Amino acid sequence: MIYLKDVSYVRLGSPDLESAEAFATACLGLQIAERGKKKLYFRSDDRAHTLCYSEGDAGNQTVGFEVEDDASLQVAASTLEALGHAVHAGTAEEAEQRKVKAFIGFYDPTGNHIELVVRPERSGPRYFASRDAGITGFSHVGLNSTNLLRDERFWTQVCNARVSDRIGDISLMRVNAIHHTIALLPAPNAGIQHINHQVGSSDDVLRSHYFLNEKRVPIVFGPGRHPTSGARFLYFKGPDGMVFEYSVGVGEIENDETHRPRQFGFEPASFCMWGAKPAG
Ligand SMILES: O=C/C=C/C(C(=O)O)=C(/O)C(=O)O
Ligand SMILES: [Fe+2]
Repeated sequence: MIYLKDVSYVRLGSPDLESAEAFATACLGLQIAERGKKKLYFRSDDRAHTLCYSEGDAGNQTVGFEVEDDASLQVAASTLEALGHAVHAGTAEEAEQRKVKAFIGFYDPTGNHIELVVRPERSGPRYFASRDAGITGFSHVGLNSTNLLRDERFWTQVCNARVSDRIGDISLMRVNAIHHTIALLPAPNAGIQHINHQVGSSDDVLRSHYFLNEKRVPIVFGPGRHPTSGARFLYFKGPDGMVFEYSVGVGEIENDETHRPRQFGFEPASFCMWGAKPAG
């Protein structure tokens, strides 16, 4: 079993780092942590970085998850290899680029590039962004899935994810007390479907709605409220078509042992209880 503790970071390729930096700082509200060689590191909480843009193809997308220690990483590597996944053992230089002690990389059954990391760095000074979006931290990712049932099995049976809720066969899965850290959404190919940052209050969600509209950032869904986690949300489009979400109030699962996934119908009201509809 692979024991995921939390999501750690997202790495995105972008052919235009200048636009990516402008969006991440002036629109999304992240703090630039470091400018590397053709790399930009951003903070959203007390971690040294939670998002890294590198110059390159926008199809290069990676999600990093934290595991407990080196022993857990070894178990993860052998578990994946036994199942036929090619596993890349990160070099010291690659680990340094990710600000982690060690990591491995592999592809999930859909083909999403995943990294498992040990000891991601924290940062002493607190996160302080130039735009006050009210971000309290990087919280979850939506992952494309070409086969929801197969991929739910991978994340819950090979890894320790537990299903909190389902909308049709879409699954919202937790790896700790937070309602979900991974959402699996149907898509024809691999990719990150959205990147979530939590904000402090509903005011922050609504304030950003006006702010982003003014900046001509395409709003793709919301403001609204998910009946699943209870979160108030806003989804909008960033560079290279990547969708970002702000949300507040994602609930926690009180009793991990006794919680049974709730089944919601695959219908608009299951995505937003206020009646918001996705754009387009
Ligand atoms: O697809 C439904 C989305 C649900 C939630 C939620 O319950 O908070 C998300 O954040 C999400 O997966 O985007
Ligand atoms: Fe989300």
